[in-house]
Amino acid sequence: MLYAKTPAHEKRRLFRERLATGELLCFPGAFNPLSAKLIERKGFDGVYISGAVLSADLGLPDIGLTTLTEVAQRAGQIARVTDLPSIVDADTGFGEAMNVARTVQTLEDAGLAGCHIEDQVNPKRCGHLDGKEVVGTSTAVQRIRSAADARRDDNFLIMARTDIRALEGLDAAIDRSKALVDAGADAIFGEAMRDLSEFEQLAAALDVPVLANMTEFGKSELFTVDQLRDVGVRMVIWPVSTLRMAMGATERALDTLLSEGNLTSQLGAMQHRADLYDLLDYEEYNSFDSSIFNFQITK
Ligand SMILES: C[C@](O)(C(=O)O)[C@H](CC(=O)O)C(=O)O
Ligand SMILES: [Mg+2]
Repeated sequence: MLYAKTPAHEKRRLFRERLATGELLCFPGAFNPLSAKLIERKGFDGVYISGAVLSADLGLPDIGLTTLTEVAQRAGQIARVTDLPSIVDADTGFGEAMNVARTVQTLEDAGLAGCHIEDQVNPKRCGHLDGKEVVGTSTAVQRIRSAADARRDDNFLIMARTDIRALEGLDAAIDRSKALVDAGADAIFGEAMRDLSEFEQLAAALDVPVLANMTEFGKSELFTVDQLRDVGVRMVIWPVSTLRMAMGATERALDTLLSEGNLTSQLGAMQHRADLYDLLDYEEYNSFDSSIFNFQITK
């Protein structure tokens, strides 16, 4: 009831333990706290909180307009309702080294299990669009070193994301990733890898877990969990998928409302009131209420 029972430091410890087993961990994106509860209910390993979704939710494109305060607040709202570890997209860290340090501490305080910080220039772009640029290795390394030094819980995962593949190719992505690991990155997010063999080569070149981004309509093919596991990927995200599905369904419902005048034909596509209440633990709130109201003071 209310919030998840597992404290943030414990979620981080358990997450690190799971990651160390070498299994592939699956993190669908949550577009709000409620969808994070559904991701947990379905048995996934963790919750991903996407910058693209956070911006879209505010009616904005994903071009670095959101602030640390907005991201930390929303990510905290999502993280606190689930016992799963939540990883948030911290874009470029909201500034350079000193800002990145503050970003990490703020996200730790918000209850996140980790974040990723990328090497794009400010203002950043979606990693699957053309026209993005990256900073030089020394700036990228400073961001990660600063992030790793700033955390107070060693289990808070600092993931370095490199966008260099689309600009300079796979070898550059491997070199950049090695430098980021040396700077303290616990995991690597190789953005916009072209095919499975690129994921395989990146994973083989590094001693830390590699993440695959299975975002739709981007530059990477949509590989299955089994395919990614076979090439040594250790974490996978579907960052925007639940929002895309929800928005697709919403659009269809609005069209039906216009054409049919009511939503009777759509009832089967809706989450039932009973399932919503179940996901929200409605029953527990009722018993809480009755235990308070029935409480008797005896003299
Ligand atoms: C992972 C990502 O950074 C995100 O914000 O979710 C985006 C996803 C997308 O725009 O599809 C990305 O840059 O890949
Ligand atoms: Mg992003």
